[in-house]
Amino acid sequence: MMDIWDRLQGLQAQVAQRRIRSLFEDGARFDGFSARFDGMLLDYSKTNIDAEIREALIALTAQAGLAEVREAMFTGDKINRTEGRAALHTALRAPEGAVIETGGQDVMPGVIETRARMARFATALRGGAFAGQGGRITDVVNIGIGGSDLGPAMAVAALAPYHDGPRVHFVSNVDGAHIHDTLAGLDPETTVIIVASKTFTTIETMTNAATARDWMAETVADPGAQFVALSSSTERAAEFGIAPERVFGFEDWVGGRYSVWGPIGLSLMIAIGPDEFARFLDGAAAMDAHFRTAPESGNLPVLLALVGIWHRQICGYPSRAVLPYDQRLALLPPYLQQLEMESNGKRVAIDGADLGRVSGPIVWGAPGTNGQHAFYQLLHQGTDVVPCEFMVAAEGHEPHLAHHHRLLVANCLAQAEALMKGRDLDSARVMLAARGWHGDAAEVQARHRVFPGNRPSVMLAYDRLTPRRLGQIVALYEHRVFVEGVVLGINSFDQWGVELGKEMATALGPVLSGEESAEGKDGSTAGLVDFLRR
Ligand SMILES: O=P(O)(O)OC[C@H]1O[C@](O)(CO)[C@@H](O)[C@@H]1O
Repeated sequence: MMDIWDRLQGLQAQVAQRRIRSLFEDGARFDGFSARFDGMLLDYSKTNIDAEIREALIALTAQAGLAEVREAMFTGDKINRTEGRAALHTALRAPEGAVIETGGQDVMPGVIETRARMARFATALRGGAFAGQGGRITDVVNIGIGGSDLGPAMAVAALAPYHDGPRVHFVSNVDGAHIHDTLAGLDPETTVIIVASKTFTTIETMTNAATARDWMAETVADPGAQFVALSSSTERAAEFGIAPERVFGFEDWVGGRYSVWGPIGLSLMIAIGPDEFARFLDGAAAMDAHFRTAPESGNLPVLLALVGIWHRQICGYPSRAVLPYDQRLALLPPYLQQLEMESNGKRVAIDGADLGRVSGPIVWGAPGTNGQHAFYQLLHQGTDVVPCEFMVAAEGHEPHLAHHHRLLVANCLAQAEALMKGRDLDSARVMLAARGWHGDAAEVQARHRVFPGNRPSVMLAYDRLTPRRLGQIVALYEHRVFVEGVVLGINSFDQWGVELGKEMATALGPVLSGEESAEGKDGSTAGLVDFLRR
């Protein structure tokens, strides 16, 4: 029997010249190639995937044993084999009463207890019962990086209409400019610093945390009393001087980029309150249940993953653009960059063998309509095809600005339509002739106005960006990455590729300070050290 990958490659060759637009001659195309869940709709009809291709893609998931690996993940098997850990972020949003075991132990009592402690602390801080040495807390600064920053920062920005707590700020970069500029406007006596680090060893976070402590110590008698730690290493948090009642721990089965649902989400909980945070978790839990039980053909994470596999591994498109027409999702593209590229940017399969095909795509993007006035030129007329993932809400949170929202939605739909339909040379000629252009000059001008079209996109539409919907969207993407990883045979839960640069940075510190010579460094690095030191 023919290998499914080969079959898909053959199908791709057959349809390579087909216009996506022609698929709509079938009036049922939209209904047949879109799927709904709760208040969400995933439309993938503007891709070149047809029923035969979809069936072959679904066969890939069966071949990879998706159903079994999915159950293994949800039930606490140590599927992160290179680190010997489970991947149980789904437990962090599981409802009370659930029983989820790993290593023979039910993790849920601990999860529920920590959730309740977080809620008590957030309520006290928001209500003033927990105060700073200068009174009620006005500002909270989350110091973390990667998964200890991107998730909460993205969610806090996304849910701005639900904020009714103190102002929340995020510091991630070791560049002193970041902490300097953030602390500049704050009052140490009414500020809480959250040190968010799974390992509590990350050099950027530890450096920023020490700087924040020094800043606070200049005016506050007991700076430690206004520090909170979120970490898997409660011992290291204690060594830093943070009292146990303000340390919120989590287990090593929560990967950094999957951690917003637990203690790492404390800044979000402080911003929107425990009730709305619970809705955020409920949304994700609903997506978990959908992912676990819905048949492949209507399963949003599976479908989104299969579209991704089709475009990256079969069609060979190197990147994927995430284009939320939702300003409050401005931080979703960087969040997804970590989620997808740290998870599936790998060259070996789970057993250490060469992957044998290309790894996950480069993920990038920015909100529309801004991107339209910047990089969409390349999306429409560049020589690379970039599959686009649009997102848009039916309504915003500003009913008095409904005309803005209509324009936003119109632009989103129009871009997807334009990418698919394009404009041929004849249409460009006719358009120019109507504007009075004729002859050779018109011909040259016409060529510049041709849009090849046939550029695929998917659209994720939803009713409104509520905490519940955001939870669903983020969980949808988490599971999409998981499915892509399973189909590719990748361990999506480790990140060894971040190690080498960290080691070299540590070794370069003393070279830059002059304590050690640059001997042994390559000529370029040595030359740069010399230039930067002068
Ligand atoms: O939460 P920590 O342990 O400070 O790690 C921060 C980030 O650093 C990484 O380990 C990559 O360097 C990420 O996976 C992680 O989210």
